[in-house]
Amino acid sequence: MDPIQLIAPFEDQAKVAEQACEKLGVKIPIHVGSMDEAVKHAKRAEASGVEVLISRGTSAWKIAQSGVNIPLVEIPITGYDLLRAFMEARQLGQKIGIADIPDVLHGVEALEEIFHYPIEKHVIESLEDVDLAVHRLMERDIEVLIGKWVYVQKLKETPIKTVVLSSGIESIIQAIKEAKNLLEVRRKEAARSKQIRAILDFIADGVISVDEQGKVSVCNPAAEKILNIQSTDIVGRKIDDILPQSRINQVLLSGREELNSIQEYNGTKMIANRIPILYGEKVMGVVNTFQELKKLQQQEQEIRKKLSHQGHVTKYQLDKIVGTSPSFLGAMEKVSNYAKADSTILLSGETGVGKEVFAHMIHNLSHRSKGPFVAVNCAAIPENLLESELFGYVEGAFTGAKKGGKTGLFELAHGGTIFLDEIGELAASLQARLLRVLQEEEVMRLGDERVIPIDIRVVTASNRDLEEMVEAGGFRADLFYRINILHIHVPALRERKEDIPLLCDLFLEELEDQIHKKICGFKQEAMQIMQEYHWPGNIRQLRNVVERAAILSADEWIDQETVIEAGGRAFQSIGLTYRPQINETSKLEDYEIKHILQVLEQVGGNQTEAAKILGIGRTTLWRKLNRR
Ligand SMILES: Nc1ncnc2c1ncn2[C@@H]1O[C@H](COP(=O)(O)OP(=O)(O)OP(=O)(O)O)[C@@H](O)[C@H]1O
Repeated sequence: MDPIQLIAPFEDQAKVAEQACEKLGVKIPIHVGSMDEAVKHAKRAEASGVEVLISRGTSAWKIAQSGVNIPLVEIPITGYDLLRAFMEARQLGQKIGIADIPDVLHGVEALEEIFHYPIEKHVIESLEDVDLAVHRLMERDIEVLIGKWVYVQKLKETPIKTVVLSSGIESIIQAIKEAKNLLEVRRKEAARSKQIRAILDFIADGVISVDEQGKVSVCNPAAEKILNIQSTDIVGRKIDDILPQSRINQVLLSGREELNSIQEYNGTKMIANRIPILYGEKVMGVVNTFQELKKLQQQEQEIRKKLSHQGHVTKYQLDKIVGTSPSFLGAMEKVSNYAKADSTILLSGETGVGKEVFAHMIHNLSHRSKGPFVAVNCAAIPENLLESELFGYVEGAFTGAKKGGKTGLFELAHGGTIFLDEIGELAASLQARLLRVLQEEEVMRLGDERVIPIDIRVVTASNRDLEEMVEAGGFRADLFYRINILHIHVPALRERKEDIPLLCDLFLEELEDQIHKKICGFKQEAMQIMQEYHWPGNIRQLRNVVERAAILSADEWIDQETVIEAGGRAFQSIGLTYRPQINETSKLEDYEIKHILQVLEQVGGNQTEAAKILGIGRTTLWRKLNRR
């Protein structure tokens, strides 16, 4: 289908139009028809999808009034056209009259001035005036009438001569060019509005916009769904009659945007933005976008979940946590009981006993195990940094704040567990903020006014006596009660020495790949020293000693000497006081060992000296000591 068509009121005009097309090198279908005939052509063109029509004069008027909804370019009457008609009319008679629309008659005035030649004029305001106009001009005894083709037809039976005011080729060329521009602009506009429509149709946000009178101009499918309304029911109606609580009218009046405001509709909470459309100072309308709060929270949760897979996950496997001592098993029982609940848990115990390991276990055994696990050591991060790490911030919150802001660790833990280690080290100001987070279950980023609801389980740990700190005024009592709803004491290693062999085996196994060496275990005497030691650094210290001993050991079985060397000075005194159990049934061997020990005592534990006195080598001395 040709997108542009031309309707000429009479044959001659159609011929000129053909010449114009030829000159421009374009192909435009040309129909001939005046007035009602022209309207028929226009309607047919509309039905077949024509995008721009070109017509002229009264036919163009008729088409415009007929309700045909295609843009129409009118072929103008130019000064040349008027001049041509005037010159022709002068050949035909003296008294010339013209009837046309005001614009054309302005041109006639210019002609009169240039040629000092009066012309009878009659203004035509509407099509109904045509008969009257012709009649009036006849009353003025004109000899020649210049007029549109339809007027001229009316004088066919009279002695008055006529000249048809037609458009010349240049006017038609001008109209064709204009039609082509219009087509291009309209196509671009159609593509743009299709794009905008697609955005509006597929965007998850509800969008309602109003014009400067507060009448709804757009209501997208998401808005229909969220508000349970039909756009056809509301477009064109005043927003205040439909959503009086929306504050759109207020923004229309003030011209000031309102962002992230919470609004309720039919019991559903929504986050809304209302943005005025400004043209200079004038408010031309308002765009209101909104989202259901619940959906927004779900999306945030999804994002947080994704982030949680980028590092905030538990690192301990449950089978790598060992212990069979009653005190360890007692604490473990509490872990499995408490994990199911959602209450805060305080883990107490000396440094290195495995509090963090317990926190991981609590998370893994809870219904939050698929969510993130975020561990924060409150003592390791300076106070001012800790605040922004925990709560996050918005762009520009302080000098040096990252562009785009930063998500806080509380937010990152949403749907999971946050482990606050060394909670006793938390500064007073942060203790207050933490208490608020626990009570309100929401956080506010630094520099922001927006409250972000969070769903987290808080597990804290401390190796300091928090109760004592509360009494001394170093820790808030209300916070202490809030974090101490459930309490698990992780026993010190010296209280569960029977777990040491198990732990040593586990660590040796873990170390194998790291040190590229196969170590089978500890000789009995070596293990006895390990169990005799009081382990102030607990499991962390034990792990370090095992690692050192494994590296130092020349044998597959770690002996007592190596353990003493690995343990350092504290272990040497144990080595000295160590007495192998003497088996009552053994005889010569028992005496031998007794004698060796006596000599060792005399020389203050110096094994080389003792070996010299006994007349044996150092290795033999150790073999005898390590013999069962
Ligand atoms: N039951 C266990 N089985 C195996 N390894 C353990 C166990 N408990 C603790 N560990 C190991 O001991 C080391 C110290 O544990 P963790 O860091 O949890 O101690 P902590 O009590 O949190 O210490 P701190 O108070 O200094 O933060 C870790 O390497 C951990 O893997």
